[in-house]
Amino acid sequence: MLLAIDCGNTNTVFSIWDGSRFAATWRIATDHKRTADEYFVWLSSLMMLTKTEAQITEAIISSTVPRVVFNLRILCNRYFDCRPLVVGKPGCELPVAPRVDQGTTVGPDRLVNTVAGFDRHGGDLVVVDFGTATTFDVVDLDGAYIGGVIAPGVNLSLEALHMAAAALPHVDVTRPASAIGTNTVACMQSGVYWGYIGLVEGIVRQIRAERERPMKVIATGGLAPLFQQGTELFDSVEDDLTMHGLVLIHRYNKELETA
Ligand SMILES: Nc1ncnc2c1ncn2[C@@H]1O[C@H](COP(=O)(O)OP(=O)(O)O)[C@@H](O)[C@H]1O
Ligand SMILES: CC(C)(COP(=O)(O)O)[C@@H](O)C(=O)NCCC(=O)O
Ligand SMILES: [K+]
Repeated sequence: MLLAIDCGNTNTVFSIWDGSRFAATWRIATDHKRTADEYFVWLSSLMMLTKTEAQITEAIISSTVPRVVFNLRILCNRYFDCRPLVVGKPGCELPVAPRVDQGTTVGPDRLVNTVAGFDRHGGDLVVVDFGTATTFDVVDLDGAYIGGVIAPGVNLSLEALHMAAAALPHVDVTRPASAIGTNTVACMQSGVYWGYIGLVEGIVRQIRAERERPMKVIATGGLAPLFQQGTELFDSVEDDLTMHGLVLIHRYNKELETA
């Protein structure tokens, strides 16, 4: 079975792919200090507690945090006796190469989202990922990542308000009942929620205008369902998009190996 690991700046998600479906998906806070042994204790406890029978023989990693890859590689080598594919690193091929400025390193999560989005929807696509940062990945007709947008993440924006202004508390993002807030928390939530709706709609409008063609918009990431409630923009919201992309990239590399 395949262990697919999607490490973002906030959370790291582990999924077990049994060849036809995800047998389990577990999430842990990203921490570069976590050792391979710690990951294994956590993973094997969850497997036992949820009675997940899995013989992991292969692994693939996408990580937006370079430092964590070291210990994730050790986890795969030591406990699953395999060498993981690492997206963006030598030995891990993509079906279609990105077309960006020379020397640019595209976030592996964005490459993976591109592959997954293209597989499900074809080209001329925008993938919006509400992660630590909010990213927009533009996928060309042939499935190439051709660039996009990086905006500050939703929680990051709220945190920045709290950090910079003495009288602003820490608040969680939610969809406020109205745009006009009648207390501090409601005002902040409105600013971030409706501000973000405006940001996403405005950026997609601009991308479509630059491309001069219709483009589907797919949303993913922890906060995507919340923002779907405030806009008609998304053709679909898919929380398993990155995991789906990891499975596809793994399969693609296996096929190359045996070809
Ligand atoms: N269901 C949820 N409700 C509220 N916040 C969430 C939820 N899931 C994730 N988040 C928050 O959304 C942000 C992005 O999370 P995530 O998609 O896991 O980011 P990353 O992939 O960058 O690690 C984080 O700040 C996280 O705490
Ligand atoms: C933009 C990101 C920080 C988003 O990461 P995430 O929010 O998923 O943790 C990540 O994709 C990244 O580090 N990108 C490198 C620069 C680029 O993609 O152009
Ligand atoms: K992500």
